[in-house]
Amino acid sequence: MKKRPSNPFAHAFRGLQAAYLSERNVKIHLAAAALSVALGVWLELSMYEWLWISLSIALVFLSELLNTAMEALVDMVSPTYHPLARKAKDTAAAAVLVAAAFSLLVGGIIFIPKFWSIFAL
Ligand SMILES: Nc1ncnc2c1ncn2[C@@H]1O[C@H](COP(=O)(O)OP(=O)(O)OP(=O)(O)O)[C@@H](O)[C@H]1O
Repeated sequence: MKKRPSNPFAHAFRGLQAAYLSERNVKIHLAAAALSVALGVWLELSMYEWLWISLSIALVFLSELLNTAMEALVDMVSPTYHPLARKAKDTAAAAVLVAAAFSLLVGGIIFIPKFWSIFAL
């Protein structure tokens, strides 16, 4: 019997849905991304500012999705304590931290001077 070709988009959307449903951090990142986009629209960011904000949002989601994948894999191969499982999970979590720190830096560089000029008058 001929196998039906699988739809890679369907798999990817299932992954997005699984990460959204299982990870509290994904919801927090989504809220932070929505807030920065709303602020960006309100403050009429330039094209380059939008590019930096988009890169930050993408990096945070990429790292969080890879972290979620890593957690699932580690839980499957090492359900009991193992130092290498700990190393894998901690390192994946560190990747999310680096991306979040980068996005805070970008947000600070872009938004703080704009808020300063609005509220310091
Ligand atoms: N099998 C394991 N062996 C060793 N250490 C583990 C193991 N599972 C988890 N840990 C340690 O516990 C920490 C938290 O693991 P957990 O699976 O709860 O991830 P989490 O970051 O809390 O996930 P979530 O994003 O779901 O909150 C890991 O970063 C790691 O240090």
